[in-house]
Amino acid sequence: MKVYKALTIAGSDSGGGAGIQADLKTFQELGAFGMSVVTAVTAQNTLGVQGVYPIPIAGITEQIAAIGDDLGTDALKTGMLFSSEVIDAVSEKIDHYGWHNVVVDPVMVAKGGAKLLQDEAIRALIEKLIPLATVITPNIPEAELLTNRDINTLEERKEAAKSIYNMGAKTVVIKGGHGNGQEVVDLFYDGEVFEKMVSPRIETRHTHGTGCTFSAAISAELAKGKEIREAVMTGKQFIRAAIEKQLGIGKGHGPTNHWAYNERG
Ligand SMILES: Nc1ncnc2c1ncn2[C@@H]1O[C@H](COP(=O)(O)OP(=O)(O)OP(=O)(O)O)[C@@H](O)[C@H]1O
Ligand SMILES: Cc1ncc(CO)c(N)n1
Repeated sequence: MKVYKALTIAGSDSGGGAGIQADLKTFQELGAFGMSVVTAVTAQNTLGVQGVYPIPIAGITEQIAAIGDDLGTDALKTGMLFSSEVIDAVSEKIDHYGWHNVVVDPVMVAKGGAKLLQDEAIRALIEKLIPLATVITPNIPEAELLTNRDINTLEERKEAAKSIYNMGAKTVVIKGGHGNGQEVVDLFYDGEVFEKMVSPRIETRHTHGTGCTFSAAISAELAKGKEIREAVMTGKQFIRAAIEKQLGIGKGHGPTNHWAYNERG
């Protein structure tokens, strides 16, 4: 049996809906062997983030080396990286091991407003990590911070996608979960064509970890050798099912349902 390996370099969410926990559940459901590098531990649940405890840089680089020197990986995603020092170290290691199929989810702020990336780290993201990205998946506020401009119209979103593409990412997907209207539009751009990936907006407050799950699904598909566009389409189907059949747990913004895509829950 061919084993497809996928790695997540991200923060831990004790509540299990986002971060490392969401990524590993998604990898498992999509048939990839999941591995993880924890960059920070968060005390977090459906009500918000109560604490952030960054892992020292050596602890992060040793975890990456443990994987790079032994198992290797077919794809990886990055999530919460927290500081420019972590971004520098992670980018250097990705380069060192020559890892391909890199999905960058430029996590900046949790839905409740807690900071998951320090302001000054945006520069490191642009200079070090984005040039290594096969796919980058900013939401609209993240795309605004990366490009330093407001995004209100589709035209402005296209301009932002071009500008992020010009920072060195091979493919840009600007997610539309934060918009409003009947439809959710994710804008896909590969340097040649723009494609609007449209799905009905599901009315729910249970959207904790949607971005993590979406980028993890793309990574699992890339690990299995799927083309980028196809991987993104599957990511969208995976997150749609997970939101539609949300679990209804927790007192606040609940997690999505990682079993739903395979119709197991
Ligand atoms: N209400 C919704 N209905 C349908 N699809 C949604 C909804 N909200 C988000 N999505 C989809 O989920 C994916 C993630 O988008 P979103 O913009 O929510 O990411 P995010 O803000 O990075 O998430 P988070 O930071 O909470 O993990 C996208 O593919 C988006 O289309
Ligand atoms: C650990 C972690 N990573 C990412 C997000 C963004 O949803 C979150 N809330 N927590």
